[in-house]
Amino acid sequence: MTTSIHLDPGLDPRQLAPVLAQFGRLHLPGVFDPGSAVAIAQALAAPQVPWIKTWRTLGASLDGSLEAFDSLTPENRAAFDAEMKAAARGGFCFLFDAWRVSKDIEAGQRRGGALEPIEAVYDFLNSETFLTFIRRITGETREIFCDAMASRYRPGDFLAAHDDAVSGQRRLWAYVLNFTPGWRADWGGVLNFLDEDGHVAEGYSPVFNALNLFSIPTPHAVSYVAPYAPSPRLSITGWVRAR
Ligand SMILES: O=C(O)CCC(=O)C(=O)O
Ligand SMILES: [Fe+2]
Repeated sequence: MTTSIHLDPGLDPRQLAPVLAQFGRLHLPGVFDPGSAVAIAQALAAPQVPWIKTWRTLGASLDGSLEAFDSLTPENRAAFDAEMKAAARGGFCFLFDAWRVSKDIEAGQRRGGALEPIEAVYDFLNSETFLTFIRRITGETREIFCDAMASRYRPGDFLAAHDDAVSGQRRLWAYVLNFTPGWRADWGGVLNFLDEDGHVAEGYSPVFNALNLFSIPTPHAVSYVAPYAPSPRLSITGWVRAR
């Protein structure tokens, strides 16, 4: 079965474009039809998702086996946590689970089955329907495409302040699609936008079936997920890029 994804037909690019132009960001709840959103959420929660752990402490960004990370000895985990604690006080650090969907698909690997709805999101994000929607709300005229990564933030996961600009990547806009039912902002995992004075200018809670879109560069961070968050924060995220 293939998942057919549709944007909410009530979304009007003519209303959204001026908001995006004014603020450089947009939060759109109810972006997909409810049936697709539920199918995507179920896929993200499925045990088949090939999550890896991705992190950055003092040095380069690193990927590793999730099983290995989750079964570190208490001594090795304590050493990792101590390194993160020292690094995250001032540096750009992060810790979360990832599946680099577009990397796999572009390399010819489609997994299908329980994961098909997630791969269908990648296809939808690169369909004329979605790219035209993006062009209409952003005014972008260049040829664009979207990459995609599934992300999962569990208690203790976070993404420190950064602005998404990476030379050579031609990232124009960042997008985040959230698929955790019933998330509460006080569990953490909030996408915070930071102003020049270091304040949180605005925070987007990962509302189920919402699209967050913002221009690059924009300083932002995902707040630390609290130990008492009862479920993981599940998203599909990436960048609208110029070819
Ligand atoms: O998950 C989010 O809300 C934002 C993720 C993000 O900023 C990133 O992956 O660069
Ligand atoms: Fe980011």
